[in-house]
Amino acid sequence: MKSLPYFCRGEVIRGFGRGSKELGIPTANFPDSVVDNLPADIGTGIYYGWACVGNGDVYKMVMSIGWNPYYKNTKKSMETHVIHTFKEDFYGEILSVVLVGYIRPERSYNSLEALIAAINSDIEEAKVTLELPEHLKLRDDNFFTSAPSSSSALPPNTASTSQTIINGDLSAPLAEELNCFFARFETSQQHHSSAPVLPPSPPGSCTTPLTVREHDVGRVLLAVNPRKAAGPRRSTWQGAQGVRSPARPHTFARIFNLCLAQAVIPPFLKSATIIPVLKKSPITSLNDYRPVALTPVIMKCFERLVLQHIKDYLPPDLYPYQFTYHANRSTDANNNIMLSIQSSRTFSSPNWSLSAPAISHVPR
Ligand SMILES: Cc1cc2nc3c(=O)[nH]c(=O)nc-3n(C[C@H](O)[C@H](O)[C@H](O)COP(=O)(O)O)c2cc1C
Ligand SMILES: Nc1ncnc2c1ncn2[C@@H]1O[C@H](COP(=O)(O)OP(=O)(O)O)[C@@H](O)[C@H]1O
Repeated sequence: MKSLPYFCRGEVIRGFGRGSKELGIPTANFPDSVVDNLPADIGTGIYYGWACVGNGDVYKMVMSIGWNPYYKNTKKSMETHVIHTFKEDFYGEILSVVLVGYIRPERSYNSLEALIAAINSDIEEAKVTLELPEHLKLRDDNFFTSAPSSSSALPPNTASTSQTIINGDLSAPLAEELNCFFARFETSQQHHSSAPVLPPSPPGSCTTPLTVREHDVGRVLLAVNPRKAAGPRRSTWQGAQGVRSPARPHTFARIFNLCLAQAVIPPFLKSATIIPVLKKSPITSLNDYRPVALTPVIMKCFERLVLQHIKDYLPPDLYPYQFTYHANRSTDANNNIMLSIQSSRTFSSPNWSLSAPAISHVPR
């Protein structure tokens, strides 16, 4: 979708009143003029992004664009659920949004409960995905700081369109400018990409772009021992444990593939909880503790998937004393080898190969 991220704003109008009452998920509706202005490549479906009411704070949001097949609407709508609890309704206010990414197509569900579950899963996906650094940048975009607070601040003929005003200059359509700015690399991506240029891979190395499959993500999620200490983001992990819900592996596969495609790991996946584990007692100083970093379980699952990929590409004749990526190599085995090498050197052998018998028991 070359028009993403897509910036637009308009007055919040009334819909059918089902969002709050039937679904428990209020959705602010845009007027036709905003809906009709959507670029052709932003099709119907569910999107995530950022939203701001008037000139308030910017929050994560999910948006449904289309005909709500469950309700068989006859008119296309753009409905935004802002992921925040507001004290009161904001009909008549200006809602500014940036659509950042696409989640899924609209579907007609068999029950209201299934529709609600799908929307809640979209919300969870948006919450996590929007933490990616390049998405966080859009939250801080000038577009939001220049938001008019009410429809009366917009000229009469643009009150409900994606037009906007910068410093009173009505001819400056900031939203459009931003849309063009972010779409500027779309036509010739390979020559003008903003991504860093990587050196060519050495001959014989793996050049297949790494992606993870939903099925494998599901398998790894299921394999995690829930009794093992979890690092930060325990709640994300507990959410992921509902893997019986088919949306979970799908959601995490999407997030992992996004990270791999962009070579970015969002900071929230890299944070760790440091636990001091006693090395020896009695405790005389802090040095008697070993700091153990517990990374988020979701990150461990991701690492496991990438590790499997790396292993698939290792040559069969990998140097036997290389420990990383070798099965059955523990820290103890590593220490034994180091000690063996050290002792054979102490007995003044300049030849490292002499230490080989001492380490021949290391499993391959
Ligand atoms: C994230 C999200 C996902 C949605 N997915 C669907 C969907 O798959 N099928 C559907 O019929 N409606 C979907 N909707 C639209 C809701 O049915 C709609 O917001 C609800 O009918 C409230 O409409 P109202 O604001 O006009 O009262 C979705 C809405 C949101 C916010
Ligand atoms: N978090 C929120 N996201 C979207 N709208 C909200 C939110 N909290 C309150 N609202 C209010 O609820 C309205 C949407 O409620 P809803 O029941 O879907 O009615 P409607 O069909 O009129 O849009 C919005 O127009 C807004 O004024």
